[in-house]
Amino acid sequence: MIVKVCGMRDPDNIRAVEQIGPDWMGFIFFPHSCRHVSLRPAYLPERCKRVGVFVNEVTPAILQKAEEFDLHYIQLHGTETSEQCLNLKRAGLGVIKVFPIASMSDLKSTACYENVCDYFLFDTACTGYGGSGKTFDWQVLTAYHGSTPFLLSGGLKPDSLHSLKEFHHPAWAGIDLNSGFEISPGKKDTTLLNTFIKQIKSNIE
Ligand SMILES: O=C(O)c1ccccc1NCC(=O)[C@H](O)[C@H](O)COP(=O)(O)O
Repeated sequence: MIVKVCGMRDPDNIRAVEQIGPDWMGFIFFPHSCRHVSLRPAYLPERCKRVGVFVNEVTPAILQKAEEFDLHYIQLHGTETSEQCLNLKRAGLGVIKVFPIASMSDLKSTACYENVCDYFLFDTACTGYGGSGKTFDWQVLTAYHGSTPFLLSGGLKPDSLHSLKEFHHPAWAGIDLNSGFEISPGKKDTTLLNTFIKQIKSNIE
């Protein structure tokens, strides 16, 4: 089970969260997010894969951030095309395409991104682009029959453990944690994360 902690920017908090052992850490490069990171923090995680989160950004700007932050994966939250995903893959980056989900019909658009993305991320449909703190009906994902593995996202919080243990899908690869574990935007509660990640790692493969 891949555990991603998203929306990090404070160097001490990055270091403390890294010690807990998430697999991936996300940095948000969308200027309108309250978790936006503009400058490279004084410390970047070495033991987690570094994920850059973008919304409708042009490829050269993404590649520049990828170099500056030494990113492993690019997570795309906007209306990015499959061609852009392919270009990023050809540049040697892993690609995660995000799909906002409200109903089964929202899964139809995944088809043209098969084979050009390493992962999909299914997030709650909201008026913004992410970090809504709201969950969606995971039952909708029974209609996903693609072969690209996905991360489950949107409104996960400490008491989501029970629901996650009940959730099953052959392509389910991980979870994405964000506002449900925050002290303030961009800063995570390490006590809550520590307990939750330990429980997840010992209960779900
Ligand atoms: O978190 C943001 O502010 C954000 C803004 C714009 C695009 C993406 C954003 N977050 C990226 C994520 O992957 C979040 O973890 C995901 O949307 C779930 O967030 P939450 O509902 O707070 O758990």
